[in-house]
Amino acid sequence: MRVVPFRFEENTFWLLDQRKLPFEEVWVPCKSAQETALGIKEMVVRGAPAIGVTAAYGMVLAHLSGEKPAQADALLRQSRPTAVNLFYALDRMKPHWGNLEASLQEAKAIWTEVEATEQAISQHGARVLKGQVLTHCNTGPLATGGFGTALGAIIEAHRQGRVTHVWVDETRPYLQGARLTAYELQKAGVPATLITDNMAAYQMGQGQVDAVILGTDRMALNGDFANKIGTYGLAILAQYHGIPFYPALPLSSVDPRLESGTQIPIEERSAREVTFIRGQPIAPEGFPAAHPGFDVTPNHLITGIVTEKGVLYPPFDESLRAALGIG
Ligand SMILES: CSC[C@H]1O[C@H](OP(=O)(O)O)[C@H](O)[C@@H]1O
Repeated sequence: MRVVPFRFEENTFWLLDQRKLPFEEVWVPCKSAQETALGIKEMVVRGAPAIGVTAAYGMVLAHLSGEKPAQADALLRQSRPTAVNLFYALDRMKPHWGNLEASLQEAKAIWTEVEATEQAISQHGARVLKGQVLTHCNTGPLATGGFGTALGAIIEAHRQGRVTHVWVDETRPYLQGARLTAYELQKAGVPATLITDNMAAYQMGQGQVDAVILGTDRMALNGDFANKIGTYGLAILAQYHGIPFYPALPLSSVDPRLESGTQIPIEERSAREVTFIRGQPIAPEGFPAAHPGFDVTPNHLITGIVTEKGVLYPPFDESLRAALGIG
């Protein structure tokens, strides 16, 4: 059964509070762009495509709540910096400022496209997966509002009998893997085992990993990409062990303004998300903690890029441009 992270009802955009999953299913109402921006910033909803859909409906709510579109747009753009889907969605909403009905139709289109592209991503991705697969963070329906990207491919590959087992990185510090990917794979009936992030190398060394597939928050035109912190290390481990390594993404997650990943903004989140787990301290009070939310993986560590137009192979600056239809 597919989990849906949000719904639009009675002029309210309801967010399934992902901070409380898998232990409680709590819905948070958003009635304005301001409330929506806060929901994104505080990761009530998270995941690159899901953030884009949510921002689009935030602009619909701006029209319903009487907020000025320009101010609503600015608030939403400031909510989180790395996932390009948020900016892609807001750019698509801009021509409809002042027109509620057109804004609603565009937001619905953005959500519908997420579902359509992810069916294709899942099919293309399933073809390159087999045996035991390792994944990082959460890239299922909770992260997208559709079928998922990397996790969509994993679930489809299991349905086809290709994937037999999944290693789920817990993904410190926010634990998207332990809390959300485990929750989604359990609902999907896919055999999986939770590991701490520092166990990935061991499992690879034991020959227990046949492929790595994970998500993308922003990709440059040469294939360098930003994803959840820990991705870069997994890419190096996969290359060392000769294991295929695949980022999965809709082409709307490619930033055509960027020639390489050096310019991708990396979100810094609060140290408290590192020094506390579910409100309990795990370090001396006030001890400093770093919390870059993402890292950038260079294109030479990628085996293939799983998109709705197929799996792209090097040279990525050519195959990505061809897939995007740009020179
Ligand atoms: C389907 S891409 C999901 C992508 O977003 C996650 O980040 P966050 O949970 O902080 O929004 C992570 O990077 C995933 O790969």
